[in-house]
Amino acid sequence: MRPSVMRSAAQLLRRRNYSSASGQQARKVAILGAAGGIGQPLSLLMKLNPLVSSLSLYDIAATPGVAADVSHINSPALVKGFMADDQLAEALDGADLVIIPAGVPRKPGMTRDDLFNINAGIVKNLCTAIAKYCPNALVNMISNPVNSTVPIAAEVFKKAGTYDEKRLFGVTTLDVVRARTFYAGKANVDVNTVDVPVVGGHAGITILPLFSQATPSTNALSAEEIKALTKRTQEGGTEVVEAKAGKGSATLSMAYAGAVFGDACLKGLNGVPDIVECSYVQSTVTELPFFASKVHACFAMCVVYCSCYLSDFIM
Ligand SMILES: NC(=O)C1=CN([C@@H]2O[C@H](COP(=O)(O)OP(=O)(O)OC[C@H]3O[C@@H](n4cnc5c(N)ncnc54)[C@H](O)[C@@H]3O)[C@@H](O)[C@H]2O)C=CC1
Ligand SMILES: O=C([O-])CC(=O)C(=O)O
Repeated sequence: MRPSVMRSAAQLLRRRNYSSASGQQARKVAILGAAGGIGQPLSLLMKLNPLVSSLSLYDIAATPGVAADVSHINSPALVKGFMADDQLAEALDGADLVIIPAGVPRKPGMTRDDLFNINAGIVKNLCTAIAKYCPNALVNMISNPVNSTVPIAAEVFKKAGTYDEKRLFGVTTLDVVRARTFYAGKANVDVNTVDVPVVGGHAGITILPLFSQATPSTNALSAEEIKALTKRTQEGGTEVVEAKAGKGSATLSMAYAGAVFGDACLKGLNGVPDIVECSYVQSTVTELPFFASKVHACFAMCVVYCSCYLSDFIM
């Protein structure tokens, strides 16, 4: 074979195998609820993530079509779709990261708590399977009400004997995404430079954007304007639910936020330093057992195996 042909084949292989090209290990990611309003664009975004080598798409409906569609994108992640209950084991087997947007969304007039009865059961069943088939995976919980689905997941994992509080995350990134966007617009600063920590929970007044800690800081905003920004961030979900007028809640911005948080988890797993995201996690920051705070992705070495996880409140 001509040397130039061999060189280009090696380059192609290196591009396909991100781990050998960059020193980063590529990972298996499973998305449960992959055919839904969030699941589909989230699957697309995770397919584009170079840290994903294998993308497992699971839903109780329509997954083959979504998987076939996403699989045609010319990025390295290998895509497989799973639908029936008996395919959940294979979907989860060996997953490093499981992202859960499975469940029903709100309609106008509902609170996130109104979703509890249906989504609690869905989350319970999916987490029971996670405990069985990929007990060491990081779990990103998107399904609402996050303030309740995360504690439910924790209880399921405790019962199964697999609970590790450093591996369970309620995804509150959309609150941060909104706070950044609204702040940048009001303060007239470049949104790419903005960060706003959002702590507390993921429902109404439990969403606490800390505009006092926003960067870049600005004196240009009045107390009244900060109050209005806070209210808009807290009611961002409802703003979308009402605008969609019965056709669901935030999907595209949530898929973006889920992809940002998923990427942070994959970077954390690969030991990338200085990765910080807000997330709803088990907490000792307040008297509440779970509380969204800044969470630091750190690399922890174990005697038996190497692992790393998001941990350490740095609020
Ligand atoms: N954490 C956050 O910031 C946000 C959370 N959400 C929540 O995300 C959830 C999903 O929202 P959408 O994607 O808009 O809903 P959707 O109804 O469009 O999609 C949900 C998907 O879950 C699937 N599903 C239902 N039961 C399942 C099971 N047992 N196993 C696997 N898949 C199952 C459905 O077939 C459907 O494809 C809702 O609970 C919503 O409230 C939505 C926006 C933001
Ligand atoms: O408001 C909802 O029901 C969906 C959600 O959590 C959000 O958009 O923040």
